[in-house]
Amino acid sequence: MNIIEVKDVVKDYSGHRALDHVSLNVEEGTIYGLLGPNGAGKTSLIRILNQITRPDEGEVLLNGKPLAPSDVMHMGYLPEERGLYKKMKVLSHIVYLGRLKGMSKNDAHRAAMEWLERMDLAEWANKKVEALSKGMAQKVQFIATVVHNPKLLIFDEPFSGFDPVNTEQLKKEILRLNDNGSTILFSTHNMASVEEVCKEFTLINKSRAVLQGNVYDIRRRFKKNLFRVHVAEPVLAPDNALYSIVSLSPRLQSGCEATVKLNQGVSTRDAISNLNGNYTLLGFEELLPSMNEIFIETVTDSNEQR
Ligand SMILES: Nc1ncnc2c1ncn2[C@@H]1O[C@H](COP(=O)(O)OP(=O)(O)OP(=O)(O)O)[C@@H](O)[C@H]1O
Repeated sequence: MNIIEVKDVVKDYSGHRALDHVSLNVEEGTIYGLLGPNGAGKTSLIRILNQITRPDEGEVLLNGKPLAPSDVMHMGYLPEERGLYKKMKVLSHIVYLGRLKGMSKNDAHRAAMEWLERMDLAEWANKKVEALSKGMAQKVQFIATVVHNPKLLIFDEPFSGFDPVNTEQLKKEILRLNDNGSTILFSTHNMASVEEVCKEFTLINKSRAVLQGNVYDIRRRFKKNLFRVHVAEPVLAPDNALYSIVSLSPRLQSGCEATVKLNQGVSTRDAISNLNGNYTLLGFEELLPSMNEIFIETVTDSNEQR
């Protein structure tokens, strides 16, 4: 069942069409990525989902029904522009925002403390927000978004401003929230995170949805027939009837490792059996394109077509 259905949505801002007949479905229980270059329209869509603005055309359904004001109580929204009250203490701030989402004081306090501990911020609970570093403040805002344990979480650029260690921590928490039953939709420029955590995605370019579907299926659809081959022998024969060598791994301790492109019509089975006949084959692995490569290829193609 779809928790969100975006149907043919159009959003205009004084002469600029930010969303041009965009449709997408987010299945309940999934992690969904919203991708696109700067200015593509991601935040415009997220703001419609959060009822900060309305579509000019089309509609958005939540659990099969048109969005209603009370729905925001069951959502958690991390906006792109972060904002906390600097003079408030960290714990009081999270409790205050949890209470606004209908939590009792005790529940909000307990959940806030659990989260602060999990995010390594417990010792900051009674410090003022203004004393936090930028990354710590971002973590606090993340906690404030999830503290009421909403069924639907919408994050706009959740990884922006985080160092690699905190990015990993955040990814882990997003996966844990999803395991515990929350559906998650987030916009990001971090393509590695899309490969690691998203099941499905929509790529928006210049206000239109230009690519959408399952991450793994789309990576397979864009595959270029590239394989990594590792043999024990010091050299691999250059281009032949089976493959052409795309690149060789430099300074390998033992053997030879190369990225090869199989020739048209050559099956994986043929390639493996031929390599096995001529070499001590240590490794043979298909290389799927990264989401980064797919993003660049799709955006470039779509810009050329318009
Ligand atoms: N309130 C507004 N008034 C006028 N134009 C707007 C408004 N909000 C967004 N836009 C315009 O709509 C377009 C889409 O903006 P949006 O913020 O949705 O993009 P985005 O995909 O989230 O970009 P980024 O990755 O840079 O955050 C941009 O050209 C932006 O300038």
